[in-house]
Amino acid sequence: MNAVHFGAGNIGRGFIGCLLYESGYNTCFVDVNGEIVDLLNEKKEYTVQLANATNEVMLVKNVHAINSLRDPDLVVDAVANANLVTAAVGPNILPLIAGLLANGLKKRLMLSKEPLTIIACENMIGGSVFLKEKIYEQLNEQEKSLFDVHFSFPNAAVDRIVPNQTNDDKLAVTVEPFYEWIVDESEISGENPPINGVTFVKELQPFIERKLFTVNTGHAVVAYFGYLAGYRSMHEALADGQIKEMTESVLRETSKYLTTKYSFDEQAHYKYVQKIIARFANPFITDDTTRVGRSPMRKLKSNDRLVRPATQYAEMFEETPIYLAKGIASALHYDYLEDPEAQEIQEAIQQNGIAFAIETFTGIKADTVLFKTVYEQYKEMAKK
Ligand SMILES: NC(=O)c1ccc[n+]([C@@H]2O[C@H](COP(=O)([O-])OP(=O)(O)OC[C@H]3O[C@@H](n4cnc5c(N)ncnc54)[C@H](O)[C@@H]3O)[C@@H](O)[C@H]2O)c1
Ligand SMILES: O=P(O)(O)OC[C@@H](O)[C@@H](O)[C@H](O)[C@H](O)CO
Repeated sequence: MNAVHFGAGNIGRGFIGCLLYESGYNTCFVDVNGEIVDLLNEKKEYTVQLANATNEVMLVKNVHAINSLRDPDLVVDAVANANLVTAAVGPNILPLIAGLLANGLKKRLMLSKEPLTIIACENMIGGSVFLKEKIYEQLNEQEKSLFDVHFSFPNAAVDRIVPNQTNDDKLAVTVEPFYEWIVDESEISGENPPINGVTFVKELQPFIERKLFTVNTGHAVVAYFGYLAGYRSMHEALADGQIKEMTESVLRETSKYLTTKYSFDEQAHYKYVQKIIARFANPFITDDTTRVGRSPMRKLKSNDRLVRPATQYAEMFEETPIYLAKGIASALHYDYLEDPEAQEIQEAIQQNGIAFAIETFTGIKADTVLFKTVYEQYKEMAKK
C-alpha cells in the first residue's frame, strides 16, 4: 500500500508517518524542506522516541520523499498511485498544496477507479473539507462530479504533542507517548482506510471541539500568558502558579460550554482536562511558548481555539467568559519578533488601535460585552 503524506515536519514524521508505517504503508513524504527530503531519501528510515521514562525508540521504515518545489511532476505521479493521502502542513499551507493534489487526483482518475481517501491532519475545524474546497477551485464541473464519486475528504482531529526538534539526527523525532487520531467515517466512500490507531466516528464535531477547545485552548493560553510573563519554555510558564490557575479557569469555561453543548459526562470531562494539563507538564518534553503560540492571527480567527469557545459561551449562557477574554487579550499582546503574524497584529494595533485589531482579527462584534471585556483586559495587561 502506498501513502503520500504532505508535510514531513514534527507531526508528519512523529505521528502520522509512524502510524502509516505500523499499518504497512510505504510512505512518500512531500515537503519543501530540501534537507529533510534529501535525508529521508538517503536513510529511508528514521527514529521516533517516546518522551517518557522508558525512552522507547521506534524505527520507522519504508519511507522516501519528494521535494515539491524541485519535482512537482513526481508528486503528481505519487498521488496518482496512492492508496491513501494525508497532510499535516498547517492550515495556511493547505491552499498551497491544493494545485498539486488536484493534478495528481486528475491523473489518478485515468489510472484507477478505486476510491481514495484524503485526510488533512491539522488543528482546525473542517480541515479536510477546506482542502477539498481549495482543490475544487481548480476543477471544472465535470471533474468535480467525477471527484465526488471517487474521492472522499473526511475531517479529522489529531492529538499528540510534538515540539520543535533539537536532535543531532535531523530526522529523529521525540514525541509524547499519548496520541489520538479521530476520523469522520460518515464522509468516507467505500471502505475505511486501514490505519492502525485511528478511531473512526460517525460524527466528528464533538471530538474536534473537545480537542481544540481543551488541548489547544489550554496550550495557547499557557503560551501567551507565559510569553508575556517572560517565559520561553512551556515548563517555566506552567510552573508559575498564577498562570496555571488562569489556565484552569480558561478550561473551566471551555468545559462548561463543551459539557453543555455535547452533554459530556462532567466527571469524565474533568478527568480529560486534568490529563491534558498533566500532558502539558510532561517533564520529558521541552516545548517553547513561541511554538505553541505561533501564528496568532490563525489562532484568533472566529472558528479557532480562543474566539469560538468565547463567543459560543457568551451566546449560550448570556454571560462573558472572563478568562477566555484574558486569553484573547494576551494573544493580541503577543509580539514575538520572529513570528510574522504576531508582527502584523502589532503593526495593526500601532496604526489603527486595539479596537480595530479586535474587530479585524477576532471578528467579535464591537457592540458586544465580550468585545468590551477583551478591550478592557488588553488595556489592563498593557499597564503591567
Ligand atoms: N506539533 C504538534 O504537536 C501538532 C499536534 C497536532 C496537530 N498538529 C498540526 O499539524 C500541522 C503541522 O504541524 P507541525 O507541528 O508538524 O509543523 P511543522 O512546521 O513541524 O511541519 C510542517 C511541515 O510542512 C512543510 N511544508 C511547508 N510548506 C509545504 C508545502 N507547500 N508542501 C509540502 N510541505 C510543506 C514544512 O517544511 C514542514 O516540514 C499543523 O496544522 C499543526 O497544527 C501539530
Ligand atoms: O499546531 P498549532 O499551532 O495549531 O498549535 C500549537 C500546539 O498547541 C499544538 O501543536 C499541540 O502541540 C497539538 O495540537 C497537540 O495535539
